[in-house]
Amino acid sequence: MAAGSEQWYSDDIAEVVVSAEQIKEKTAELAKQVAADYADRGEVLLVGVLKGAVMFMADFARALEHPVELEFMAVSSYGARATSSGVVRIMKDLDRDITGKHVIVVEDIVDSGLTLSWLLKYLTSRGPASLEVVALLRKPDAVKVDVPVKYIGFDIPNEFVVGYGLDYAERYRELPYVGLLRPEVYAR
Ligand SMILES: O=P(O)(O)OC[C@H]1O[C@H](OP(=O)(O)OP(=O)(O)O)[C@H](O)[C@@H]1O
Ligand code: HPA
Ligand SMILES: [Mg+2]
Repeated sequence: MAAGSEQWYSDDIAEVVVSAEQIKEKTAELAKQVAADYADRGEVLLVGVLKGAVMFMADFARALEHPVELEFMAVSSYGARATSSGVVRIMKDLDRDITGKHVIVVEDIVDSGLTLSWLLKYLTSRGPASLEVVALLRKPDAVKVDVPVKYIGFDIPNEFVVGYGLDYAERYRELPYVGLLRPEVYAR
């Protein structure tokens, strides 16, 4: 029987796109790759993009066998809608200077790429020593702006997904997997 959030939401999810087990395995794999690449670079500053990246940030930081500092930014381009408005608003800025730091942006998903494209320009202007991105999910067929993402977990179909940090109107973030939302749910 389904437990916890899965029980609440089971009628709203059409199918599981990436399972909790797959997320765990991939997170360990990405962490290993990043730790190897940054082995000679000292401390890394992870910048998590709230709110969507919160689950991935927590799991990725713990899987990474390398010292990190954690920072968060909150930007919003989706609001309560299922498509990007294209307008990125800063809801919460960095708390401190990132000049000379090795920065890795942690994102849950690259969809149109608009959020990340804007964010990378913004962070570059702050003078980090290096800047890369790790994203758990990417929708290759939805990309409107090409953004250089060095570390990618899964390429997924161009459909609206929820879970593991991803929401629809602030719901479903706590699901342990990434699932396809039934289109009827948008109509409610
Ligand atoms: O590539 P894009 O089309 O720009 O979409 C990706 C962004 O959209 C979502 O954030 P959202 O604006 O929904 O805020 P949230 O993380 O608080 O849900 C997601 O978490 C990414 O940050
Ligand atoms: O497919 C998605 N689901 C939830 N939030 C999102 N933000 C961009 N794409 C998505
Ligand atoms: Mg959202």
